[in-house]
Formats: sequence, C-alpha cells, structure tokens
Amino acid sequence: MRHDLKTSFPPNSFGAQGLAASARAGEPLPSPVKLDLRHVGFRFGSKPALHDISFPIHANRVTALIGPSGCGKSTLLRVLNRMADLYEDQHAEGQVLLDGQDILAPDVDVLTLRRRVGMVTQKPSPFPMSIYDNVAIGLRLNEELTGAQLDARVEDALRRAALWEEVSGILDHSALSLSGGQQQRLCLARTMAVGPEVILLDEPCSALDPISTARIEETMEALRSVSTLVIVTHNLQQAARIADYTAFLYLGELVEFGPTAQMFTRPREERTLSYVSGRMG
Ligand SMILES: Nc1ncnc2c1ncn2[C@@H]1O[C@H](COP(=O)(O)OP(=O)(O)OP(=O)(O)O)[C@@H](O)[C@H]1O
Repeated sequence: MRHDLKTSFPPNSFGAQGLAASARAGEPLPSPVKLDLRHVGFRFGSKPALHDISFPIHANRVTALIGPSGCGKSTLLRVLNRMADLYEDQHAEGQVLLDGQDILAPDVDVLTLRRRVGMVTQKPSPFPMSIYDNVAIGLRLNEELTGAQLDARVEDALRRAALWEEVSGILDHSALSLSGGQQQRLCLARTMAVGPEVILLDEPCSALDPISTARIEETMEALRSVSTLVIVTHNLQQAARIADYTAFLYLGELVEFGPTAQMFTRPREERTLSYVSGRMG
C-alpha cells in the first residue's frame, strides 16, 4: 500500500512532513553494493535478537538504521565488523558479503576486517593514553609516516571530527580527561584517521551539542566520497538529513529498506509509516 503523507498525517503529528521535507531528495545515484546482508540472524546465548535480515549497503553512501529502542540496531552494526567474536555466547548466522566475500566465514582474519570496517561505538572508549596517541596509534601500526606526516594526519582527523579547536593545545593530555562528547569525537577521529572502507557509527551525535552535531554531519557528508557509512540513529531528522538509504528494524526484523526519501514520504509498510510519523516509539 502506498501512502501520501499529506493525507496520512494530521497537521500536528510529530514532524512527519518536516522529515519528508528534509529527506534527501529523490533516488540516490546508483552505486555498487559494498556490504550485502543475506539472511542475517543473531543470538545472545539462546535469546534471538535478529531474524533473517537481508538488504544491501551501497558503496559511498550513508545508510541509516532506525527503529525503536531494543529493536537490534546496535546488534546489527556489531555484526558488520564481528564485534560479537569477543563474546563466547554471541552468535551470528547468515552471510555478510564485503565486496563479495563473506565476513562471517570462520577463516576471516578479524583484525584485517576491522581495519577495513571501522566502528565508533555508542559509549566512547578512548585508550588510556594521550589525545595525540589515541589518533596516531592506528596510523603508526598501519603506515610508515614521518613525524611531520603523522602530525598532519592527526590534525586532519581531529579537524574532521570537529575536535581540533578544543584540543590543539592539549594534545599531550590524557584522553580520559576529555568530556564524554569530546571522547566520542576523539573516537571518531581515531577511526577516520586510518581511512577504513566502511565506517560504522552507533549514535555518533548522542552526546553532542547542536554545533558539534552539525560539524559531524558535514564530516559524514564529506566522508561519503571515500567511505561507506552505516549509522545508527534515534534522530529521525538526522537520518532524513544525511542518509541516502534507511533500514527500519522492529523487534529484530527488517520491516523495510529503501531510499531515505521514499522511507519518509512513501513507505510501503504501515509499521514504517507509524514509526516515522511518531505514532510508534
Ligand atoms: N549483551 C546482551 N545480552 C543479552 N541480550 C542483549 C545484549 N545486548 C543487547 N541485548 C538484547 O538484544 C536486543 C537488541 O538490542 P540492541 O542494543 O541491538 O537494540 P538497539 O535497537 O540498538 O537499542 P537502543 O536504540 O536502545 O540502543 C534487545 O532485546 C536487547 O535487550
């Protein structure tokens, strides 16, 4: 069933028409599939959390994962760089093809995978070392750079993460002395610095003020030319502003996936319509 937002929503319903207005216009330009999720499932011990999820993540595009709290957004993001490998009782099923190769296969080198698919977690986790070293550590491990080149790359990553102006004079201070929002931007800089092909962002702006949020959104926009981005967000306005594609999850299932403009203006599913109109929280 197709819906016309103009007739489906009462005038004072939660921002649906605003979302429609701010949704990225039209169809995203075609691009190859970077990650292809095929029948992905996930269990915490015997408790299922994701069921039979299949959709493509397009290269050099931003894909937003939206849905009510507990629907499995973070769990799905963690599947994409095999974070769950750290826990014995957590199990993913199905296939996730990265450039055609299944990253859930047992013989995949997880460290190499995580260099290609970087993640910024919801709760910032800076290393207990200086601000500078937090960003430089991955660069030192992966590339041979002179001191000046390293300095330039650290500065560039911190600028893109909208943090440089706050930390340029205290680069040798402990990262743990930063505020929560600053730590989150530091973790974003750390991930971006090594140039992963895919960047997974779990609520990257949840602890940020509006100015930092706008800077991060600009960064995501710019990163699309070099990376593929997957972002979990509760902020539907943000999804509408920055995502080319949106996947709506509910109770561990994929309800609908499509171009963001379509998801916010002409969703195919009644449940998507309820969620984007604020009738389902
Ligand atoms: N370590 C865990 N052990 C057992 N169950 C878990 C664990 N982590 C998450 N879950 C469950 O898995 C389901 C999905 O959780 P997940 O954190 O992925 O949801 P979410 O959509 O990201 O939620 P939120 O928007 O609140 O962050 C929930 O039912 C949650 O209770």
